[in-house]
Amino acid sequence: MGTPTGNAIDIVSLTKRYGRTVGVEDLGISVAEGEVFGFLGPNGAGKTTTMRCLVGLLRPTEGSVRVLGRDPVTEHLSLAPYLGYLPGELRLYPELTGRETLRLLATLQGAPAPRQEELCARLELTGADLDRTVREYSRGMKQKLGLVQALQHEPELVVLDEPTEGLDPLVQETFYALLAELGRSGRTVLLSSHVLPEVQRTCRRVAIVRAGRLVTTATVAALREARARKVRLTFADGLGRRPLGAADHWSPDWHGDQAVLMIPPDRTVAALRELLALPVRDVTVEEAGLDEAFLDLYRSTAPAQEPPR
Ligand SMILES: Nc1ncnc2c1ncn2[C@@H]1O[C@H](COP(=O)(O)OP(=O)(O)OP(=O)(O)O)[C@@H](O)[C@H]1O
Repeated sequence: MGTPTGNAIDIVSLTKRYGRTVGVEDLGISVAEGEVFGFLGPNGAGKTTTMRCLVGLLRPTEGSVRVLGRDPVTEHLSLAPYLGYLPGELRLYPELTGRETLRLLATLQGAPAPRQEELCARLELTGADLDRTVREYSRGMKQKLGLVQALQHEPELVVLDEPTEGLDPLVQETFYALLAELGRSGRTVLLSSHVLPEVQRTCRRVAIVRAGRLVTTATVAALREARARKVRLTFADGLGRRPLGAADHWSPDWHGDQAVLMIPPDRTVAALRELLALPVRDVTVEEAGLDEAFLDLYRSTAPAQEPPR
């Protein structure tokens, strides 16, 4: 379904308030068709609120949301066949069997469910499981059912709110494979998560929100590159802690003859030039991990600038 902007999602100045509580404020995010896009932020940041606006379950207080070129609230029915949604808290009818649940949700999606059987098999929901009532399901089984319904009708856009919650590691691997296939087949995916390696592995670009506001939108690679370098120097003269000249500005952490410094990327080369004039026996330079990058963004109080791409 080609859209005029080429974007599957266009969120412009979105504000959603719940009475006096702010869910999100002045949020702007665009996701291109065919992107697998990560949505990150601490608890209460506004991820679920945004996703519920995208699937038409919440009406924006201000601003606009377009999904596959349509308004998800007023064009909900015509959008349903093209949209897959896994809510963070899946509410199912406990008295229905798994099979009846999938059938009901396919009816609401207004589309055939050509992938239902294959997805159940891959996520290890057996025929016997599908004949049991949802009341008897474990948390992981409910989550698998949620994933099957979100993907069973081959939607153009899939919105997944913390999709791996409750899944065991083997099923998580199957989920990652499914996600990679969706990306290769040109589908668009918006995925919220607290699991940073999950995002690093599956998404090229991410948006980070905090307290209802956008902190940054960036590629995973740029977030990493913008982070400090971890420089580890080993001296061999048994002197231990010593002055490091200008590099003392980076507050070295000393362990015997070893100093560890976190240096911003644009200062690393100059700092190394000076440091390597000292009697250094060994040096290693590492990129700070993505998890360190995210923790930093989570913690900092001022909204960060978009790092260079
Ligand atoms: N139905 C509601 N009524 C009132 N306030 C709400 C409601 N839903 C969410 N909020 C508030 O909106 C803010 C954003 O919540 P939201 O659930 O969107 O965050 P989130 O990023 O999905 O968090 P989490 O990672 O914990 O799931 C929070 O302050 C929350 O308390």
